[in-house]
Amino acid sequence: MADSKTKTRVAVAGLGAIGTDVVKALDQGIEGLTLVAVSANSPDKHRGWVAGLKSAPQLVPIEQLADVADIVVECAPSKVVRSIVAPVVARGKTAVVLSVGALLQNEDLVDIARAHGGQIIVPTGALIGLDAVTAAAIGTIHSAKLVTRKPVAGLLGAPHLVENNIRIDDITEPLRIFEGSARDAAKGFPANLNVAVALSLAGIGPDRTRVEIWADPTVTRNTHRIEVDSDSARFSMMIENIPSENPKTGRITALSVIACLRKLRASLRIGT
Ligand SMILES: NC(=O)C1=CN([C@@H]2O[C@H](COP(=O)(O)OP(=O)(O)OC[C@H]3O[C@@H](n4cnc5c(N)ncnc54)[C@H](O)[C@@H]3O)[C@@H](O)[C@H]2O)C=CC1
Ligand SMILES: O=C([O-])CC(=O)C(=O)O
Repeated sequence: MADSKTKTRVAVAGLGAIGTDVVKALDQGIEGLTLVAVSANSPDKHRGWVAGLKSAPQLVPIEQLADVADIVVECAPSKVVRSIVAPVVARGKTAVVLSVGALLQNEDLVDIARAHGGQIIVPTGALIGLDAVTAAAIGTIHSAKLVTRKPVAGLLGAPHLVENNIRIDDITEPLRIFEGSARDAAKGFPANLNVAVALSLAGIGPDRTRVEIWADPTVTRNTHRIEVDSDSARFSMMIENIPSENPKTGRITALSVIACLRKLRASLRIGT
């Protein structure tokens, strides 16, 4: 096991549904990693909880995370992604990005990472099968589609619903509320369709990846089905996520980040 001098320093930005679980896992110990800092929107609210962690991370503003960590895990709202990720990749470090939709409005972050030897990692998150999609994309993917069904509570307040005056509060049957490209899905549902953007970045891009979104009062889980047709394989997969304390976010998302962090320095690494 590496000693503290050779451990990779990790920071977590955002202490909500995902960030809190990721911090707990890092605090309990992940091979080769050490938790050095966290950021919260209301630091005073979290000071006591952070002080109780055995790794004793610093509580600092997002702009300072790149100074103290080698890897910064973004678990914050999409509007602050740029402030978190840009300083990290500009210093040749690694950013793990959860608010994947924001990458479409900030495509130059990838250029900044490339220019400085940094890296942006997008975990599979709430989705399934990105290992197969990235493998198929080495060949030719003919089509990729995502069909998302969410309970009403997981969709309320989405800009697409507000702008188009679509009411879903009292629906009694499944209602298709969006059909279009992953790019447009990310604009209309920024807190819901990170998975669409992740699928598109793994495969054939945000304009060719098709998305359907259903508000479904008959489901209790955030359900995502992907359908891919390529010159190496045809596959369809579905995941039914149990919502976390944030109804927009599946519980498995934080676990996916923890699995991703474990893989960074693990002696045995499974999957692409
Ligand atoms: N890639 C994927 O598969 C998934 C991505 N997500 C995305 O991940 C992100 C985090 O999701 P959740 O943890 O569920 O959200 P959340 O709303 O539970 O937590 C976000 C936290 O960030 C904090 N925050 C806001 N501004 C901040 C600032 N300037 N500095 C530090 N902290 C700040 C908030 O106070 C809140 O505690 C969201 O953008 C969400 O859309 C969510 C689920 C799946
Ligand atoms: O299903 C989830 O947990 C969240 C989701 O759709 C997303 O953020 O893309």
